[in-house]
Amino acid sequence: MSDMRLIVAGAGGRMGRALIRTIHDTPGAVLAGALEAPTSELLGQDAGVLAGLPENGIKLSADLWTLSKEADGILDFTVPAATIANVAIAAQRGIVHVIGTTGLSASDDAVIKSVTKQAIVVQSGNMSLGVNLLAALVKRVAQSLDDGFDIEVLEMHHKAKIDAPSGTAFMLGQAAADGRGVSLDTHSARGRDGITGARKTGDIGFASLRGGTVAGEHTVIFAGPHERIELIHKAEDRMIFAHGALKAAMWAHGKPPGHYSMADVLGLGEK
Ligand SMILES: NC(=O)C1=CN([C@@H]2O[C@H](COP(=O)(O)OP(=O)(O)OC[C@H]3O[C@@H](n4cnc5c(N)ncnc54)[C@H](OP(=O)(O)O)[C@@H]3O)[C@@H](O)[C@H]2O)C=CC1
Ligand SMILES: O=C(O)C1=N[C@H](C(=O)O)C[C@H](O)C1
Repeated sequence: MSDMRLIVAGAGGRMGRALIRTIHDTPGAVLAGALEAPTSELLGQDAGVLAGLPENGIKLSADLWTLSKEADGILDFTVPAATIANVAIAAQRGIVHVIGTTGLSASDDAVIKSVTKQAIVVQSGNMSLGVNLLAALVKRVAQSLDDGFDIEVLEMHHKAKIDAPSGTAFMLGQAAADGRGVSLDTHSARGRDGITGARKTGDIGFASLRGGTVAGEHTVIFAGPHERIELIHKAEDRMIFAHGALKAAMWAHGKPPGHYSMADVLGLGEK
């Protein structure tokens, strides 16, 4: 198969630059375009230079329709409004759309699902191997314990992160809810502050910390009577997410339309 031609959306962002470096280092992948916001001061700059690589002649552009004419996929780590705009174009072009953007609303997710009859989407709040394995472990532990064990999801990220709780925290909360056989929508407790009353039995709690340069840390706590189990993942470098995203794109290349997860990519699905 010829090289997979990939567009990086949010090319000037933290993940965008990591993705450009990862594509540069990966045989079988080639950077076909670099997308940025129409308001970005980086438009016209060289994507290679921005990512700390030699000049590669790919200039940052805000025109996905034109860029995607010569592409096989788009790696999208941006903001919800941009991702939703990109979904329609990727679907029309029939190219792979890897979505890492978090902070999407339920209606954003419905839009994404609605295009997957004709679009090839891989979406995950966390593209790392470790977190996807952790999610499988959380589900397994939640299946084994009853609601005498209180489940809390704690996350910490760098101070520039704009959404909370993290996409990963929701993913882990969902895994816990699946393990328990309950709906996360009706069994979650978020943003405790003030006289909250006692903890409701069966709730899955979320708490977020922000500071410094933390790439991403997640702890799922199962707190029972006189004992506690904690499952922890610590991302030491955001390159783990970039490697996962590129793996997802190359895995999805040539797959039938559908809505895929990193568990599909990594073969961690139900056995
Ligand atoms: N699923 C996963 O594994 C991971 C997900 N993420 C998620 O990815 C997202 C991005 O994270 P991060 O890179 O740290 O954030 P950044 O803010 O560093 O990057 C986002 C980039 O998207 C750009 N952007 C905004 N609007 C558009 C648009 N319309 N078209 C193209 N680009 C646009 C921003 O430009 P400007 O600054 O000019 O607005 C910015 O350069 C977040 O939602 C984060 O949670 C992050 C890491 C891993
Ligand atoms: O914004 C980040 O940085 C990250 N976002 C994702 C999330 O919201 O979970 C994944 C990772 O934790 C880093």
